[in-house]
Amino acid sequence: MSDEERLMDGQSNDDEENTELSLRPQFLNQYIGQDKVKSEMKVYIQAAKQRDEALDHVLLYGPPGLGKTTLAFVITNEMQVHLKSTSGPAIEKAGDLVALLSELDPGDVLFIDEIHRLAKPVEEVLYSAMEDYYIDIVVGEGQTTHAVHVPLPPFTLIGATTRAGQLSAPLRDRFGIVEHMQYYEIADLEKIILRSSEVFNTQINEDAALELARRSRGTPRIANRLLKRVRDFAEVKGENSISLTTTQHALTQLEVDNEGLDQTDRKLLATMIESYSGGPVGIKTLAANIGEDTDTIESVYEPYLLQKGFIIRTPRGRVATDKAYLQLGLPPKNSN
Ligand SMILES: Nc1ncnc2c1ncn2[C@@H]1O[C@H](COP(=O)(O)OP(=O)(O)OP(=O)(O)O)[C@@H](O)[C@H]1O
Ligand SMILES: [Mg+2]
Repeated sequence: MSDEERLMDGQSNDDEENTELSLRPQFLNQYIGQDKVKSEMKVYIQAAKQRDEALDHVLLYGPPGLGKTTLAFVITNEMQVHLKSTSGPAIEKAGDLVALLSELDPGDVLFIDEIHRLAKPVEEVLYSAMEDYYIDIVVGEGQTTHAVHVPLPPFTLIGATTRAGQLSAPLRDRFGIVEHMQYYEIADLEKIILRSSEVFNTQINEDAALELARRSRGTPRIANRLLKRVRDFAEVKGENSISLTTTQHALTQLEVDNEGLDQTDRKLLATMIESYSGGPVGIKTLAANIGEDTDTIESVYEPYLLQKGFIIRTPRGRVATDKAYLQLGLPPKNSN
């Protein structure tokens, strides 16, 4: 995968982890956008605090880079508890889960990122832990095998996933609170960009911030990433404050178009149009054609193209809309 592709895929890279710490809002009132999620969480948090109970388990799902991890930390701060963080693939066996859970104080949060990737035996142990705060595990081998009943402190599981559809029904049903993270409004992205530029100690003109917001694919992580690249261009030019012209120039260099589509988005649309006359075409066929895996297309690329109306889903596959033809500078064929 080239750098340009990675620039827009919303997934984080190691390089970003450090700056993300300072960019991350700490409390709900600093968390920009996602108004529905925020106002619901505010109520649940306040109610749990008033009852002096652990917050119900929370499932956060949506495309990468929309602030799921950030929100898990914000919820923890608002509840005034501690957070222990892990990920689905990191928990190899039931014993690992027991170790994690037994370190928690009452009310603490266990955050499991990529929760759709939990091993089945681990997931099954999680059921009783979530529902009744205990775990039964089998220890020893052969003759000495015996079951141990481990009571747990009341805790909150926060699970995050880009693939809610891959969660089993029994696991999904054990989350009392399920929140779907949405792509951000341009105005919210603009606020995020202005806030981040303060953190970076950089000035950006208002029209430049708006342009960046428009082209950030509705995703804060991408907004922050593009801001850093645009800042490089501005610094090399010797600008005190990032200008609109520099922003446009930088984004053109980075092959991010006026709708925030990147090379992969455009390749996907072009393949649908040029090789399958606009569709319908199946997701697997598309994936094979552009050399991406089906999962990435479904969780990273497609949601944005659907939301922006470049493609639609039909029972027979994906279809490119007139808007897609126009975006690629082609005469529209459909009448949809
Ligand atoms: N509401 C927000 N306000 C300000 N900044 C935000 C907001 N949401 C996310 N960010 C910023 O966007 C970046 C990505 O957020 P985060 O890591 O929480 O996304 P994520 O949904 O967990 O992504 P992934 O699915 O890849 O784990 C962070 O740098 C964070 O500071
Ligand atoms: Mg995350």
